[in-house]
Amino acid sequence: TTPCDRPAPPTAGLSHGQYDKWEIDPSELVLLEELGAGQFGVVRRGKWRGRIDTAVKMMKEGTMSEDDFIDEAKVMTKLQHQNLVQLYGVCSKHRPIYIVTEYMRHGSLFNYLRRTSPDQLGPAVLLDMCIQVCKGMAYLERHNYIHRDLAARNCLVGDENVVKVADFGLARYVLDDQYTSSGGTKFPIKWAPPEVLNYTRFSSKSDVWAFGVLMWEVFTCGKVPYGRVKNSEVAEMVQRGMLLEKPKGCLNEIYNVMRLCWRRLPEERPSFRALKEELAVIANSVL
Ligand SMILES: CS(=O)(=O)c1ccc(C(=O)Nc2cccc(-c3cn4ccnc4c(Nc4ccc(C(=O)N5CCOCC5)cc4)n3)c2)cc1
Repeated sequence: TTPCDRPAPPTAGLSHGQYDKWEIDPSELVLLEELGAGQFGVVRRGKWRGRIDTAVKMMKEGTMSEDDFIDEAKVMTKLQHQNLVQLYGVCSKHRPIYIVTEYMRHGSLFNYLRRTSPDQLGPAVLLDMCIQVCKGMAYLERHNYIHRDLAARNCLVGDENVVKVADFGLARYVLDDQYTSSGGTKFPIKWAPPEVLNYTRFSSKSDVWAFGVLMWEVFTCGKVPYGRVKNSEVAEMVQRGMLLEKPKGCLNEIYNVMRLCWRRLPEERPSFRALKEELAVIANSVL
């Protein structure tokens, strides 16, 4: 502290202005068309500082534990990889708070797979999409960061079939216990391994299980896993060791990788690092 008889140095207090690094000044954000609505409320496209395309999640009040999330945002802005949707920052000085991320022009991978004609999505393209998701997840694994809701709906597509993982770690801040508890109607049962169904024990190896289901979503061009079977039934089947069938036209080598991800014991599943190597070998040899 500056002794009271000496004026403060001229730079005091200017280093951050009134905004921390991960805090975005809403006056620098112009909100544009609505992109859709998610778990938390409306998502709109935005222009930041006049030129940067962004997606802005406007968090409906009461849907998320905001203070905990704002704390975590500092960490999330540091997670940077070409296959992760970059968190630019948050507007947390007003309500609802805004989560501002890089913009992905083609929307969710799930919708993209269902909307794009199969001849544009040959096996080489589908495998490359899985490899991109795997690279993003291997980066999170290296940083001991668990996604908790990896699925094609939570991956986004940019130009030239670029695919990035979105909303990593966000599930921890959802307040709706229909979503957070494994008995809830909105819990992603069809992407959950036995240890999550029974003990909600999340790990990078439970993300690997979900990645196997995401691979199945990709190679079926956006089918819903287990079709119209009810969540409670699926939990039963998964406990009994029943697995998703090989997608039509999917190479055995690729289906075998999905089955590695669905090993009952988490420690028997490969890491994302190992999966990345395995998928690269398949991409170079059979395709
Ligand atoms: C796992 S979780 O934490 O419960 C959770 C997961 C997801 C969400 C959530 O809000 N998701 C959500 C909902 C809507 C849009 C987003 C969303 C988020 N994004 C982040 C970066 N880019 C996007 C984006 N881009 C889109 C979306 C749709 C279109 C579109 O209209 N198209 C039609 C014409 O062809 C091109 C595509 C275009 C770009 N949409 C994200 C909220 C919470």
